Amino acid sequence: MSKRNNTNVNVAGSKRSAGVEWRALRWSARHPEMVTIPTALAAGAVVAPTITASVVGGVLTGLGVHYRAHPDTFDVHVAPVLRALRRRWTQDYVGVRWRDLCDSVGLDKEHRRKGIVQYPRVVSIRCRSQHVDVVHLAPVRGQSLRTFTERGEQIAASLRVERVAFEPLQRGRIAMIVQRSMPFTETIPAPEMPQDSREVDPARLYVGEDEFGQPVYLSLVGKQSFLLIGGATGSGKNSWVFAPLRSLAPMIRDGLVKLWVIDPKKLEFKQLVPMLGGRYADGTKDEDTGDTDIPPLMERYIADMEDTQMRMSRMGVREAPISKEFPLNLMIVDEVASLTAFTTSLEAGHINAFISKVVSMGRTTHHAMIITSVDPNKDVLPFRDLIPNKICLRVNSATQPDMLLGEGARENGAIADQIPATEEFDGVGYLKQETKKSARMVRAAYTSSTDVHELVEFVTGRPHPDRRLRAA
Ligand SMILES: Nc1ncnc2c1ncn2[C@@H]1O[C@H](COP(=O)(O)OP(=O)(O)OP(=O)(O)O)[C@@H](O)[C@H]1O
Repeated sequence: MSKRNNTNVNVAGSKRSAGVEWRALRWSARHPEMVTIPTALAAGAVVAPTITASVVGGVLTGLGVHYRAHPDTFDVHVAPVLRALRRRWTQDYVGVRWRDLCDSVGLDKEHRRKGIVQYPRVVSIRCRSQHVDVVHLAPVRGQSLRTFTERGEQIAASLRVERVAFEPLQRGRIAMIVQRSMPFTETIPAPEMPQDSREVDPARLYVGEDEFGQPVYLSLVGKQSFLLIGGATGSGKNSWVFAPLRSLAPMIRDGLVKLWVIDPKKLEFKQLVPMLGGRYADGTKDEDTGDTDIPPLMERYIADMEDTQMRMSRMGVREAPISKEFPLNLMIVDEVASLTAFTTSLEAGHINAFISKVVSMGRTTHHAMIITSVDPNKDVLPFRDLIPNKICLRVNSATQPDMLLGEGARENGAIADQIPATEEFDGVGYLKQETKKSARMVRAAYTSSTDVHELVEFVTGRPHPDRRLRAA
């Protein structure tokens, strides 16, 4: 029996499917641009060829000028639309090619009664960058999310892409996220340290690159003063913490930025101790009370914040520029989930209350925070929704990108659970900034131990003790 092709037709009722004219009408209603633009061009070419040629020429020239003159806005606003049109109508997702792909991986479904073959329908495509396509699909009746996830590897092989992931949408639809290629092929060197504090803008600290090859900047002032970094062990969380510190180096040296560090793992952040002026706690126990040094450091930080508030209110100011009198107090809380193990006098609730208090009150007094966590669950990070900027590095489950970056992040391409646990992907993740609509794929500049020692030496003006030890 010869089979007729159809894409996701209604299966109820008659043995016949809708007539070709109705199918054409339905297709036109779904893709009005594919009807109106060619029709207008054809009609224009017949009725007023000169005007039509001028309009087409004007549009192409305009695009060319935009492409050359404003690469940043072109790449973000125009290129994704053109790329999506190209992929939709000339490449992988166009009629016969899409059906061939579905046939080859078993996504076709035969409708016995009508004698037709049905395929999942491509509803829309977004191509934010050249590396990722987000394809919304309407599955054939009877196909579930599992039907697609089970064929992920085959689909990726057929499309010749790195990987494919799926995410359920409303009304039974499915988002197919296609990672075509990896934007980051090399390690990004550690940020240069500016020599002078006047060269540093704490609202624009260089930390790495994004999937468009553009520099990524983070702010640690005002509403943007808080950053949450989530990722599995070894995913590269530390480089996201060290990068802004190098960008802030002269301000730290000049007393305009004070660092506070809670380091329960007692590893990488210990290297910063010579430049912290005692604002460091790693869970060391007090011999008399048995309490660790972490709660007292939190209390000192809160006291500093409240003291700043008092001074500002006495001066009658609601805002004060960063200065030696009103420095930026940046607290780093490494691996927040493990802190409960170190607090005999403070329960987990107190740690969360501490962080929530700083996040809600710290912005006017320049009390900022960078928090890292391997576990993005709400019971570990109940304050996560209060934090404006979040980074999700490699994680272990498909539910975690949304937990960290907000609902809908994964269906928009943030497939952090699919980032391979290999060296080429260390420090790679998705950044969601409050000021941006969706998460971008990013990679941190890599700050090695040598770069950290260089930072400490720059700030203190003395050789780093670890280097002296190694030299001895
Ligand atoms: N931005 C980066 N670019 C290249 N490689 C990196 C980057 N960041 C980290 N790495 C590599 O990944 C390794 C693990 O990084 P890191 O210690 O920051 O991970 P982590 O997530 O903090 O792990 P843990 O939770 O165990 O502390 C580093 O030793 C380094 O080799």
